[in-house]
Amino acid sequence: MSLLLDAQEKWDDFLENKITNYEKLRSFDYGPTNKSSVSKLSPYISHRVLLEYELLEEVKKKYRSQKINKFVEEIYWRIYWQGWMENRPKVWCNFISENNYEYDIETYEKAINGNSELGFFNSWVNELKTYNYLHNHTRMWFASTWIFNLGLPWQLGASFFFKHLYDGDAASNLLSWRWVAGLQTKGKQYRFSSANLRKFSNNRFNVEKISNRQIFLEEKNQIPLDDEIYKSNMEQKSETLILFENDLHVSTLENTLRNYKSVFIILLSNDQRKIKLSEAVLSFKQQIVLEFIKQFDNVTQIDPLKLKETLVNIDHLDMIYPGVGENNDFMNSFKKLNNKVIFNLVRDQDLFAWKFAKKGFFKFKENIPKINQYVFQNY
Ligand SMILES: Cc1cc2nc3c(=O)[nH]c(=O)nc-3n(C[C@H](O)[C@H](O)[C@H](O)COP(=O)(O)OP(=O)(O)OC[C@H]3O[C@@H](n4cnc5c(N)ncnc54)[C@H](O)[C@@H]3O)c2cc1C
Repeated sequence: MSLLLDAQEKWDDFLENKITNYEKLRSFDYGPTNKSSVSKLSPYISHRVLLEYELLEEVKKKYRSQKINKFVEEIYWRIYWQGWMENRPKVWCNFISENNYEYDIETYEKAINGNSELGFFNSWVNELKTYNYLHNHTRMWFASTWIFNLGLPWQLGASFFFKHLYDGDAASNLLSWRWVAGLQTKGKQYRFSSANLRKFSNNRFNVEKISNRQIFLEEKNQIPLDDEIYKSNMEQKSETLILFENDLHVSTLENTLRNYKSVFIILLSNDQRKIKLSEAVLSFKQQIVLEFIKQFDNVTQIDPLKLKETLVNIDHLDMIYPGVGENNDFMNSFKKLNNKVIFNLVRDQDLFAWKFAKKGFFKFKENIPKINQYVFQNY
């Protein structure tokens, strides 16, 4: 099955048949084989096979009812997290460079192998490894159990998610873990009750009590605001373009890509990653990359190890900006080591929306009408 086709079919079906029940059902996780309460589009949205702004535009065209507002808001959560991370990239730098956590190794090993003393938690571990996906509510329960019951560092939990999720994404993953831990909204931790677990798992997990430890995490240092990204735009400055697997939206990149003499797409292997991904996640990424390449005649995949050799005579490059994360880190060190000038190409809609994501989501939400207006004008 083609993944690009699957993405489109899943979206069409969701838009036609499921979106109006989303608000009512979205908090329920009916189990790994029944995810009818949510869209399951995240593997595609996180690789921008489906583009947030296009989804919003299609929803707006089709529905006037208030019933779709919750879905629209969830798409905006993703945009908000991306923007928040772009405004404070130091959060990622700290995460990727820290490694001296104190924790009980046996508890950790048991947790990641699905052998902890908590049956419900073990079943989520197995579900994550088998399906490379978890429902949002289950991710919240998972992270809360990891931090407050098992007493493990949130950073290791986020890395475990990266390894196994098809939709693993620097901003949404890291910032959601921080949100559960009480770091994102200062002092506000996410803890859940057995009644909440019972109800929203549709009675699949019936435990008497959820025990938690008294754990209070604090930011070690102030996280500074950064506005470097706002110097970017989408203007072509070179004849060579680099892109990565996490921004593959064919129809909005089509015109841009055709103007370049050569376009290279890079998929990092585990050798170039600080956080190693599972085979399943790497194969998923490889498949969408191959399908994307087939749509163009000037795009080739390039082995990251051969980048230096391929670009030996090229000093100035454009890059579809892959966002804060491993891909960007890889290019930053390549650029420094090889003395290249790289121009980030960032979509106007992203730049417009991200600047409202400097504080909490509710401040951001007040600006959604403004962002909508901007996005829809430019479509
Ligand atoms: C601890 C934790 C880790 C997470 N890690 C990731 C991650 O690595 N990548 C990722 O894409 N999402 C992550 N999320 C957010 C959310 O859980 C997933 O986006 C969602 O479960 C994907 O399933 P879906 O497509 O069926 O979602 P739906 O409920 O159908 O939502 C539609 C789309 O809206 C966006 N969305 C929905 N909820 C959120 C949210 N809370 N935050 C950001 N975007 C949202 C996603 O793009 C999603 O595909 C995480 C949440 C938690 C609590």
